[in-house]
Amino acid sequence: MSLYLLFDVGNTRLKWAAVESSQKPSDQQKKLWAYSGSISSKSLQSPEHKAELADYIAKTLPKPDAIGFSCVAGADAIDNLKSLFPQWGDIEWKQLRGDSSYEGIRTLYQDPSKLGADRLAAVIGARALSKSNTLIINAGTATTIDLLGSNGLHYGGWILPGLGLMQKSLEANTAQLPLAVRGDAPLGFGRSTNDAIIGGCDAAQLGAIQFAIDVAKDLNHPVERIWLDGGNSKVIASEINRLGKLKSLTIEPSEGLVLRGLWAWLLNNP
Ligand SMILES: Nc1ncnc2c1ncn2[C@@H]1O[C@H](COP(=O)(O)OP(=O)(O)O)[C@@H](O)[C@H]1O
Ligand SMILES: CC(C)(COP(=O)(O)O)[C@@H](O)C(=O)NCCC(=O)O
Repeated sequence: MSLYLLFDVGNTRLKWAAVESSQKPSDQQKKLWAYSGSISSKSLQSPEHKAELADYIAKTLPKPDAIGFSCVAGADAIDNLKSLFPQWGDIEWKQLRGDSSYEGIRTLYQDPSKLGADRLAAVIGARALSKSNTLIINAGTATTIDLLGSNGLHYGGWILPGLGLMQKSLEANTAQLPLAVRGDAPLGFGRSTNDAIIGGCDAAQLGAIQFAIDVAKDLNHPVERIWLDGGNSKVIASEINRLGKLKSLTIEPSEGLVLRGLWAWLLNNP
């Protein structure tokens, strides 16, 4: 049995998972990963955190047979990550980039090398799970919304500030707005500053999803499935449910869609 180790280096968090060759990226069961974890991406910059993490990984993870990763957090983050594993110098680190190829998927991005590697990985992960017209939402530092057609074409997508960034930018760039705190605000227009900010940012995220569904329909690729991943996915899923909109579509939370895509890509590029 082989072991594959996967890293998704995001702007806020570094996520990893190890998976055994007895499993397939198309498997949907919950217990997919043999090992998984996440830490703040910033901790890769601190020598103490790095030493701690290296020690933890060395004690818990057996040596993998292959390593795949994507990184949207800059070249230093890659160097810092690799430096955690001096003992695995003989393993090739395979980096998925925006212009990496994957059989059955083609992007319409004008310059695919500029496409976020995590977005391509999530698209590949979604393709492994279903061959229908799919919206892929990664609600992390930024929220990305991508359309993948049943024909395997990535029609492009949108990048908007993630929920946290939206809220923080209001606090940072105004005199009167606080950093809002999510509570149990009633639905509808906010009747306090806090509720107006939380509700407004939620509306921007949900509105973008609704608009993406409309645009996909206009492109004759009506959305059949929606995969939702990222640190803000639970909040967004719960707001969608609370609002009772988008009822005709199942929004499926899919933790680790980027990791799943990396895994599928690694298997395709042994
Ligand atoms: N425990 C947490 N740690 C960090 N961010 C969190 C946490 N819970 C929710 N978040 C939200 O999730 C975002 C990070 O999500 P994630 O999918 O890991 O992003 P990225 O891939 O950009 O690193 C943060 O910007 C924050 O808004
Ligand atoms: C849009 C992103 C910042 C999202 O990063 P994340 O929120 O996952 O950390 C990242 O995918 C990226 O840097 N993309 C490059 C530009 C593009 O995709 O067009």
